[in-house]
Amino acid sequence: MAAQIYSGEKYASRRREISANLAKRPEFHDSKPLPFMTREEKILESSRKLTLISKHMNEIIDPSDKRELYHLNCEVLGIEGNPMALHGDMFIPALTAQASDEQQEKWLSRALRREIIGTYAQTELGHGTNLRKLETIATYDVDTQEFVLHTPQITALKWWPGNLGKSSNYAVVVALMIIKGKNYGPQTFMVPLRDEKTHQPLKGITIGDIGPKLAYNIVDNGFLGFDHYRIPRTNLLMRHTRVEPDGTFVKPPHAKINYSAMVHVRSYMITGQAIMLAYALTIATRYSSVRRQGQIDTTQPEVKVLEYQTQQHRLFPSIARAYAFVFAGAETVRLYERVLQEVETGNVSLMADLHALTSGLKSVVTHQTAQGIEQARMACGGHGYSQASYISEIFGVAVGGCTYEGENLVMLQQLARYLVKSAGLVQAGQSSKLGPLVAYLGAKSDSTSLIDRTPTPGFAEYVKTFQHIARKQTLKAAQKLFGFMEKGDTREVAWNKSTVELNRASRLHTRLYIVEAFVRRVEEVADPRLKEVLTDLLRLHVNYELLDVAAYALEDGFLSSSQLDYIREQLYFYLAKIRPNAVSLVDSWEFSDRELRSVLGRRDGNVYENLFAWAKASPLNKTDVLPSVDKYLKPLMESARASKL
Ligand SMILES: CCCCCCCCCCCCCCCCC/C=C/C(=O)SCCNC(=O)CCNC(=O)[C@H](O)C(C)(C)COP(=O)(O)OP(=O)(O)OC[C@H]1O[C@@H](n2cnc3c(N)ncnc32)[C@H](O)[C@@H]1OP(=O)(O)O
Ligand SMILES: Cc1cc2nc3c(=O)[nH]c(=O)nc-3n(C[C@H](O)[C@H](O)[C@H](O)COP(=O)(O)OP(=O)(O)OC[C@H]3O[C@@H](n4cnc5c(N)ncnc54)[C@H](O)[C@@H]3O)c2cc1C
Repeated sequence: MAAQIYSGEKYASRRREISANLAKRPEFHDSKPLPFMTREEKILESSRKLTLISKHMNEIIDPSDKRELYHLNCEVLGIEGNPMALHGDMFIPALTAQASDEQQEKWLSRALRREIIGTYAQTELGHGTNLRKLETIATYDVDTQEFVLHTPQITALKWWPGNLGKSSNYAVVVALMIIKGKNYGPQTFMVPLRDEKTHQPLKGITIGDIGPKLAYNIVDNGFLGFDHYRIPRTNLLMRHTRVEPDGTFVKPPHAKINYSAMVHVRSYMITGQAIMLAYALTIATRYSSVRRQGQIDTTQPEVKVLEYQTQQHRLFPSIARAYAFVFAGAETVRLYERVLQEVETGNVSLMADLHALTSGLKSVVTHQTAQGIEQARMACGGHGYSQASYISEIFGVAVGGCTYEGENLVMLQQLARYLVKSAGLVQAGQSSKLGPLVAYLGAKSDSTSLIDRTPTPGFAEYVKTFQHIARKQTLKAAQKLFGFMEKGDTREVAWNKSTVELNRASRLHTRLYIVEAFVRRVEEVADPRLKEVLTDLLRLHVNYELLDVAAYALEDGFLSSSQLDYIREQLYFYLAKIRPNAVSLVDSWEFSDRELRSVLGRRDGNVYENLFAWAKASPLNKTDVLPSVDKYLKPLMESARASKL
């Protein structure tokens, strides 16, 4: 099963080898539980381990393999980030996609050797979403052939870039490019920030950390201001866009090619989110198979809480989602890599499809992941609330994905633009022009679903029902938009009056895609034992998801209320059928205890012994009497006693 999850036996077994290698190297392990450390201690600890990784990486992994590096980082550094997180996640991808060969020779090679540390500085105090209104300006000075970076007011300060605050000495900075008074929109520049020897900020740079956050606190998200700071013309990233010495602007082959680092993260983060969801579910499912509370048969001992249908309903649909997301994530990464290669040859035709797909997936997957993690936490009762479970940290890190790389409700609208265009083609009788991801919009719906009438409920009927729902909502939302425009609203005003419905269409389209990706993967599985278990999980998935969106199919009679009952019964059937495999389904992700960092979710299942040992190790228990008691509580009680006398 691990080979299914990790798209092949080769990587699944490499993960095992890497974990086994690390198990023998205590210097790579957390020196104490992360929840017992201050932020400063965590950053120090993470930097220590990062240095070890840099020194010994070649002995443990093939550093050119992204997946091996990712696993090494998960084991050693963990999810709370590290001082070079953005270096790998965005700085290197931005240089790879946007720097010219000559620039790559100069900077990318140094970045890969870790001679310099970089980040991606785009968001500002006043603007994150609306990139066209960023306020940092890069004005071209023809005389000196330099760009002058400037922060004209406080809202123009860069704000949020990860590892900008304290760690990075370079950044890919996004600024509005002005040449001879003309605004050429957001462009990307390679900018030195700190002296390479002293790490002191360079003259003209104001820089620092933005303070603690909900989670992800090992990362020093930062602020950055420029005071008429000069960089050479050749620091504009020039793989696709160019500015000649005389200020002539050479347009890129696609207007949004500069957004590639964001598309990179959106493509990869689907897998990252699936893994975080699987972390939380591993912890909650293992714990639920140890925790006994209450009885189902009063003549029998207390049961494991995993026997309760409510607990199964709380956890198993999310287990199915984690599988669905990791399968969809693998497809997305393949598409991204293909588009990256095609862009190299000047073919930008798939950029819009990739952008639409990743915008929708990023939004739906992060939202459902956060919901699933929070349910996993609650499924652990009181112990889920303790940091010993580590689920609160997993939630805090994962939920950040709802905001970063484009706020979810905004990114759903990007997909909606694509869907509306497609709906326009359908309306104009040009369905043959629809791309493969939206071809179903042009198909004709059956009048009712046959979900309960096919002898062995196959997935085709479910897919058809999801298609019906997504098609109906897309055409309806587009119609609403067109209707407002026909009545005289501008497109922007009409759009704003239709966005709740448009975003619903985007979610339904994306959920259909996820179901289809799950079906595609299960169809490929050759081993009959695995196929059976994955088919059960897929059946649970389609029934749970369909029930969640059934209102759309009920309102036009596509589904009847008796079909709804059928779907519910199928759901309950598969909850019970999956129960014996539940622990194996989470164990198949093969997370080591070191990677999980959860006292509650350890493989040995010795929950109570482990919790007691953890509590005793808490910093507060180092002494029996805290200074706060000596200083305040004892005098308080003493004065209360004295006043009584
Ligand atoms: C297999 C490997 C195993 C390992 C895997 C595991 C890896 C896990 C890794 C996980 C990594 C996690 C990293 C965490 C780090 C977090 C760091 C966070 C960083 C950041 O947040 S960086 C800042 C991100 N900021 C944003 O995302 C801003 C959001 N805003 C925008 O993107 C844009 O402003 C916009 C898209 C909303 C609007 O842009 P704009 O105004 O310019 O455009 P319009 O709305 O007018 O649209 C015009 C047309 O352009 C198209 N468009 C827009 N963007 C793109 C694009 N990127 N590509 C193609 N086309 C694009 C629109 O669709 C419009 O087209 P139309 O035809 O006119 O409709
Ligand atoms: C953990 C974390 C790490 C980050 N790392 C980086 C980084 O490394 N580099 C970097 O540059 N940035 C980074 N960011 C910033 C991040 O990319 C932005 O916060 C994000 O893009 C959202 O933009 P915003 O904060 O301006 O939100 P806003 O756009 O101000 O959103 C506020 C609200 O307004 C709504 N809204 C905004 N515009 C519209 C619209 N057009 N239509 C409808 N509703 C709208 C949103 O839906 C939301 O409800 C990070 C953020 C986080 C949380």
